[in-house]
Amino acid sequence: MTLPLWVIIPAAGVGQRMQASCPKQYLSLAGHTILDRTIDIFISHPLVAGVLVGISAEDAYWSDSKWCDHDSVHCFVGGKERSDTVQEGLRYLFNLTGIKQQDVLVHDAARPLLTHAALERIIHHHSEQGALLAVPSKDTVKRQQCGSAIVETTLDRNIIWLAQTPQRFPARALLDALEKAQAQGIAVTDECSAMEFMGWHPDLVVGENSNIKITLPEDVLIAEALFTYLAKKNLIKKSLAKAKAKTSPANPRLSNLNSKYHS
Ligand SMILES: Nc1ccn([C@@H]2O[C@H](COP(=O)(O)OP(=O)(O)OP(=O)(O)O)[C@@H](O)[C@H]2O)c(=O)n1
Ligand SMILES: C[C@](O)(CO)[C@H](O)COP(=O)(O)O
Repeated sequence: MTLPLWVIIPAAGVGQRMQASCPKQYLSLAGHTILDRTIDIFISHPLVAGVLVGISAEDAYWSDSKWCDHDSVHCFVGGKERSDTVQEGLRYLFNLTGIKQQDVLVHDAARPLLTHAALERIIHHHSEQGALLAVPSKDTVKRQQCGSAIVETTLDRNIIWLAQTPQRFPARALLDALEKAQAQGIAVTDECSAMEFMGWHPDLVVGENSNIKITLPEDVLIAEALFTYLAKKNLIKKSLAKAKAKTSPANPRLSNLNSKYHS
């Protein structure tokens, strides 16, 4: 049986590589902000218990989000690096629910094109060592010589996967791993790296090439085109779900869960 999962959405980055006038998660994608679209993917899923959104202490945009007053959406202040934001999210979750052993999903705010099918695959994938969406490399991959842009070797692409999110791990073990990696000065750019540091071997669950992380200015154009394609094929929703106020929960399952956690 799959228990409802909490989802942590790190959205506290500044989007330095995007070079926009606001953090990239607040840029528009097909009429809504990237962040609102990302939250929408999870909010009405019956196996999502709630969504925790990590925003920057300097954030000036969250209060305008369609989801800011939603019953099942909680906001917390993130940290300097993505890993700090995820750690804060896990601590917030423990305070809010007391849940520690259960799995959580972590999904970048900057990946608003996650399809329903890919979400289903990770939600229903049970593994003691955790799991992440990833795609096999389409390209020939070179490793450079240390310190110079000269090819050292070509990697065997049959064993190369590109990591995506959502990534799924037991909440307590994930926080331990992130804290330990940080304490030892190991920079981790995803949850899986922290678990690898602890000796875990998470499952690679096949993702989709369309689940891009919007990072560079041209990615916004690519995302618009992908959105049109995915929406036309009904692989992703065109309109956002109706946002309901804090007093009227989105669905009875969530309402029951929330009252259980808060009691
Ligand atoms: N301190 C941080 C840094 C990043 N993120 C989030 O982690 C996700 C993936 O990070 P990335 O794409 O690198 O976003 P930015 O850090 O904003 O981009 P850049 O590295 O170009 O500044 C994004 O949703 C971003 O908002 C976060 O929550 N807290
Ligand atoms: C988690 C991630 O999106 C997996 O591809 C990625 O590692 C985030 O890294 P970034 O350094 O924040 O771009």
